[in-house]
Amino acid sequence: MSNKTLYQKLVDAHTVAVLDEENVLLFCDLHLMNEYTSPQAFSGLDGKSRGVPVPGQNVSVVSHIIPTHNETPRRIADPASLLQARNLKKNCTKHNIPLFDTNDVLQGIEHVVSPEHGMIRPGMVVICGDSHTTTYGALGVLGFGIGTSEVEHVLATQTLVYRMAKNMRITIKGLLPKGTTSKDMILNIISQIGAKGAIGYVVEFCGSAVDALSTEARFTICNMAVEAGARGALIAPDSTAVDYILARAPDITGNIRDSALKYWATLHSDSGVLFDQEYVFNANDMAPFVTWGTSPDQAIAINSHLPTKESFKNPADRLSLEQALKYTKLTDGQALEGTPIQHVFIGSCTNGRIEDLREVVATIGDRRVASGVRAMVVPGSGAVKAQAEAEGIADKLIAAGFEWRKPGCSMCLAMNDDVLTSGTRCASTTNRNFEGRQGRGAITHLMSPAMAAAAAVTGMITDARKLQGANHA
Ligand SMILES: CC(C)[C@H](C(=O)O)[C@@H](O)C(=O)O
Ligand code: SF4
Repeated sequence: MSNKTLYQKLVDAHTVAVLDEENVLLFCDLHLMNEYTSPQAFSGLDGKSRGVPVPGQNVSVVSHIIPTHNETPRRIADPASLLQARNLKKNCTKHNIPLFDTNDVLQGIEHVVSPEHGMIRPGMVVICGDSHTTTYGALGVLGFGIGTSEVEHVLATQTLVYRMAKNMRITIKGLLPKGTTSKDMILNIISQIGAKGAIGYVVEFCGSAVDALSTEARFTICNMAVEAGARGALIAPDSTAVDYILARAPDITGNIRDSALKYWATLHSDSGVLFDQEYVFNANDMAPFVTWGTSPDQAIAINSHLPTKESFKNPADRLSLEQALKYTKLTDGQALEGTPIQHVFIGSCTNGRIEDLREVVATIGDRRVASGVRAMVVPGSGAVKAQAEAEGIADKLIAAGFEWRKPGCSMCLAMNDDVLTSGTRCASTTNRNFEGRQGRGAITHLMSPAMAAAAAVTGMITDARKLQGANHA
């Protein structure tokens, strides 16, 4: 038997038929859907009078368009968004597909809801009409986003025509220094390999710095791998991942547990296997990272300076620097630290989990949101919200002047009413900083929850480690 990467093992285990040299027909264990990318797929099915043969292997979550204000019940005011939510409900009811609906207490962002209920297990193929499906790689799962026409194909057959990707391995040696998180790690990596650096690849992350991370911190890394263009992200499941699953999947007991553990132990790249591309980083050198531009790879360590025009030899690179800085209203060569912000957004499928919120509270200590700053916390799911309330996190945030809101994608992409006005500068725990992402003309700085918390209480981009050090003193 030849040596295989984890990626090859997962593809082989799900290949129903080899179609040609590049494509296979892949069986999908779980298909997630949202209100945004599913309507045409259901219409397509209806038009062909087709059904959904295995509805139980599909799950839907209202994620993107949902309002996050604190009214109960939640009402979607925008007619187009309301129609999307209603259509999702109608289609799921018709086809017996489980749905986390608008007023379900467990509703949230699809990528936060599904793992927390034990639906995502090592060795699975999980797909969704959403690019951040790569998140599940943190549990040794091949997760990736698909287009609407593919959503229809999966609904009808539970399979997908899949073009094989290449294998990349990113090893992160050492250990993250105190006050530096997995968000900083992935921003650092993307800044080095580029926003196109992983196009065509499934990236396996490994090394001592990854081993030391919690599952939630690993989700953040795999979530953002797509911002480097990756078609998937993987971390071989270890005891951290197994403990995470077993705590959330009460059905895995007895013989099933034994055989699951045995199978999961095979889910790693074989020693000596060759990757098409390899990178090695050292976490010891990493620091909190913040984006300065309009692409996730335009990021620097908080204690360094923006690149200068002269540092780019290539005219195209120089032009993209100039264009980004024109939009973000910054100057080349300047420091980011001390830049005033008017808004803070803490949430999203990248950093809207309970550990993220704990980090926010630990960073702010007894401080209050700075005057003139609006700071919103939008938990990733109803379960995260309930837990944060039970732990007293919500009360602390509210007392400090943060808005404590209901779950959803919210200002990560501003598809609901959480939209920034032009010129507003936002410290955000999300994953994309494209022009207009959080509102036309709004400026996004991607960073970790601790860094966003530090920005909230100081009113400017601040090295969170300075605050954390003071809290511990
Ligand atoms: C709306 C959806 C298709 C989109 C995605 O695919 O990622 C969104 O979730 C995003 O983060 O931009
Ligand atoms: S939280 Fe943001 S990145 Fe995640 S699914 Fe929603 S819009 Fe996409």
